[in-house]
Amino acid sequence: VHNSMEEILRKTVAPLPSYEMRDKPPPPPESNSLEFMHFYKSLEKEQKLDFLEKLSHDFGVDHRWASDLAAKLLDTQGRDVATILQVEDRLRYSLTPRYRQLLTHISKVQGGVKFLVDLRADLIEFASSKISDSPHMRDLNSTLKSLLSEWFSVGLLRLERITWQSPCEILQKISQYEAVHPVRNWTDIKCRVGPYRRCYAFTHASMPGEPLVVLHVALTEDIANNIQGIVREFSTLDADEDVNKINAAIFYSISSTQAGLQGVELGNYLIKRVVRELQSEFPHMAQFSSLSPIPGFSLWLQGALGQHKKEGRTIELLSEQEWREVEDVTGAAPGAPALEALRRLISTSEWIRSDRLVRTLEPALMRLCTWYLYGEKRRGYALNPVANFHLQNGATMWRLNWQADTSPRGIANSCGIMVNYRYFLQETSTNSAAYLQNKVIKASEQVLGLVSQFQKNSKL
Ligand SMILES: CC(C)(COP(=O)(O)OP(=O)(O)O)[C@@H](O)C(=O)NCCC(N)=O
Repeated sequence: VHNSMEEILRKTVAPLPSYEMRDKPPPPPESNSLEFMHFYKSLEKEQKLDFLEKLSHDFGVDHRWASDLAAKLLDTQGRDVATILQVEDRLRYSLTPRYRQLLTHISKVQGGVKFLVDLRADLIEFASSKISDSPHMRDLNSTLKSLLSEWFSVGLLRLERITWQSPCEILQKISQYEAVHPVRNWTDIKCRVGPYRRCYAFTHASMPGEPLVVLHVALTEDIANNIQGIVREFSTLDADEDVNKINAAIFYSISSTQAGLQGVELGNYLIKRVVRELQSEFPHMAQFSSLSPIPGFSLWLQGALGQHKKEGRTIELLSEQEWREVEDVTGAAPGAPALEALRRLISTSEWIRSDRLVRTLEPALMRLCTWYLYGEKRRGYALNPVANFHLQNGATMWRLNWQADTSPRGIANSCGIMVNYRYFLQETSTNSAAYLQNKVIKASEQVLGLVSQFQKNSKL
């Protein structure tokens, strides 16, 4: 296979035309692209890795050529600006990886864009599983990502509303792709596209019938604080919508379907596009918010409890009073490890069945969950991926909701707590810039209050 890999690459990855010929390259036979695609699809996963490493390493930038031109550019400093621009343009051209043309040619053949989206999904998989982190592969990934970002820019995407009248194959795909609140049966999906609901997707002409990212919206009187009322409510199945009952749009699920389009920010664009769509349908609508899960909170809490036990700093997580109440309710003998009792309760979700425990734990868990969302960071950004996504979009961390998701999954993942990331339309661009550049999280009074309560506790 190896020599045929070399053969295929030499044959299908045409050399970069000379600078003079750069705008008039003879188009290679379409068969080159088709042969490349066919060959790649025929490879096993590990052969694909090998093939892409060869492609990225041997058919990338001609480093020698680029460095010669960089030296030449240094020599022209002080010359007239026209000469400098000329040499800069030559240098810019010399930094074009040889394989870039192949990618643009492939995008022009039938199914070529989808092929490249899936190829990037392979690159992302290889990079994330640390199988290969060669700089050449990173270069190939970023070249491909920048091409995909151009081809999938908002202006070229089509907004589709999915309704009960949409083709079965689309409804079936929407059901399959739903990653946040799984669709169990036809009644479920009928509810999600029925009255007081909207379901939108972006599609692209190069991938017909394929929803690229899907957003589910609930139309409510005010900002929802509970998910069961949205995904388990069937009373509205055949009702007509009463506009007077619609003041808010709740984004309760969003999923991108193409791994290869990661980083192209389709979800952010879809939310903003849907807001505009809803404003034109409901001109009086002024409240736009997510109702988001908090995946990872329970795990983080277990870790924090374990950590504090080791360092004997349990007081920071619960106040004296709260620990005493936990001891009372769990029957843990005074001084005995109430912390162990609490850890077991959290990991088995048993506490949810005892009203007394629910009441006892509410202030502590709400405070800890707020700190997990607002205070826990990764490289300065919110540790929780859903928080990071909405904060990048410029949303405000607006309200935590107790007992918002009482499903077993909701209790196990985040002790039943959910959060509203609110989109104040005039503020999103400012908030987004502040977050991305200075890692500042825009939060409401409720959130900041809970954060300062947590911080007071940990200063004890
Ligand atoms: C949340 C999503 C839709 C964001 O996608 P997108 O806007 O394209 O961001 P990115 O992948 O371009 O960084 C995506 O990360 C996703 O599908 N996540 C899994 C489901 C979820 N909602 O957490």
